[in-house]
Amino acid sequence: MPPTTNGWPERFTGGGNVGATCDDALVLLAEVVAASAAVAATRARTAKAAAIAELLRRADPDEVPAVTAWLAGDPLQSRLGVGWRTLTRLEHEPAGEPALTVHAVDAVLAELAATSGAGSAARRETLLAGLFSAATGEEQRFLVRLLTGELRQGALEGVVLDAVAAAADVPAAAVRRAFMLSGSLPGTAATALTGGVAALEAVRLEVGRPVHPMLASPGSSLDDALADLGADVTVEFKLDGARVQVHRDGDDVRVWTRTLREITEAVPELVERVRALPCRSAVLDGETLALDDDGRPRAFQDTMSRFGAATADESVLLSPFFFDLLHLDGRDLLDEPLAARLDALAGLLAADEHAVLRMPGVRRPDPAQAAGVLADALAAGHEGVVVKDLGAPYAAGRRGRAWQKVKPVHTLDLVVIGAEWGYGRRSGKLSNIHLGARDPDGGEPVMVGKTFKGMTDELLAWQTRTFPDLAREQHQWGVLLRPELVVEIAVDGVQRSPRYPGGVALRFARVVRYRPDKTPGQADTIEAVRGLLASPR
Ligand SMILES: Nc1ncnc2c1ncn2[C@@H]1O[C@H](COP(=O)(O)OP(=O)(O)OP(=O)(O)O)[C@@H](O)[C@H]1O
Repeated sequence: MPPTTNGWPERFTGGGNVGATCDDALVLLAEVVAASAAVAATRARTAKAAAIAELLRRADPDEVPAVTAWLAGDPLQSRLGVGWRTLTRLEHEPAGEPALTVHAVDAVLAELAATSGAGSAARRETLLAGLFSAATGEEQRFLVRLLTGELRQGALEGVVLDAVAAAADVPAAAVRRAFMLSGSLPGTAATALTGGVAALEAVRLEVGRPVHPMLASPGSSLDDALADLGADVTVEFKLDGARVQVHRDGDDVRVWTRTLREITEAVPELVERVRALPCRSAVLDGETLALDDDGRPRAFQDTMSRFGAATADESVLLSPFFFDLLHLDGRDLLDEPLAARLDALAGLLAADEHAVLRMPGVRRPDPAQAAGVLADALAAGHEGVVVKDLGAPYAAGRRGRAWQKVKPVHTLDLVVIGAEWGYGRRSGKLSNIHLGARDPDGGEPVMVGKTFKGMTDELLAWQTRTFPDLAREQHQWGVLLRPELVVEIAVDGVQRSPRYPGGVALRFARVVRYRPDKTPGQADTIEAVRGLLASPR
């Protein structure tokens, strides 16, 4: 294919060889940029969704996956092999007129992702140069934010799903369900817009394709949770490890995290244990953590160290504790009540000679027994309990009342949005961190407080090393950060505050730990923070 004068093959732009007849039909990158700006310009969720829906109605089915992925903040390709520094340092004269099509940009991103081996750095540079010289200034800025992950706000997923429902004229619940079961936003969007409700309803759990895990909402106390859910509950230990979803199909066993990142290679001991179970196929949900010799949980960092590694670090062994079974030997259990799923799980694990572990818990306890489970969990070094409605189906991806977590300390998972240079003992260290709660409507995190409490010297050193790479603004006082890191904060409660934009401020916030297993889209919302106004401790 002949390169154009700027070294950019013609098929990558909306003009040239595309031909006049279908030219009009191609969605331009500029239209996605405009929709993204419209989404950012309003706080109203319905207006955000309407802006996206309008664009989706114009898009062809094969453009829908890229358009929806980008508006939710992600390229379609999981790894592009282009670093943040490279992208933010690109300087190319912007194009005068918007001509890049969605197809063209996606083709370049696909090529970037596929480029490896000798000469790949130079090839990537050429591809990026071509892409950025063909982009207008606004498009360049959008591309940098898309490729550096700065556009990614988990809450946008929900807005895009609403938009898909509106554009396809199908119920939002049908879109959401298909998304939770397929784990793929672009795939769900394409299904909705091409096949409608029937195609969405045909989406099923598939062994080998992870589903979004069901989540728990905070219960204010054990008594409240029991009063809310009644007697038909199970009270289980809440272990402080990492969520795992394990799929087995014959001898093939694969493992995913709660963000649906595959970690099969890093956790061979979990793979072995599930492969030894007496079944052909299964989808198990559970928590895994590292225990020390007397069975007490090791530090959370030890468990997480196994999740960051590309290959296994055999010095820290993980134990699985399964608490749900979504599929067994050809039978989907998702829509069965929890009681039936637990029976099936007990049957599967009881027959296992290798003692794969089950989450400790008591079904239908009286209040004293329930309090005993909580006391036992805490005495064994765990976080608390989860109270679960035995009649509830598995609501993939939902944080509902059917599972309620009860912990003696309030903790919030918040986004780190800035950090200040410390003074005194902390001088020269990025110390006081700015904490943001997630805006459920997809906006920027809402600042709710600051803290430097609970930080070890090691953590301060780590922040000082890591934050400059995440900085979006450098100031004399410190840095403003791209919203990428999630930190778990213990609080005594929250109070009303006119100083903070959300009207609430944390009381006695202290760092428990960073949460590399969570994305900003999974941080607690400003509503969850406001919810603590009612329950000061
Ligand atoms: N018995 C259990 N049943 C369900 N989840 C459990 C259980 N024990 C531990 N967990 C963990 O608790 C999480 C449920 O709490 P939640 O949905 O709020 O996630 P989380 O924000 O990671 O929790 P937290 O921040 O309180 O640790 C699950 O994702 C799982 O990782």
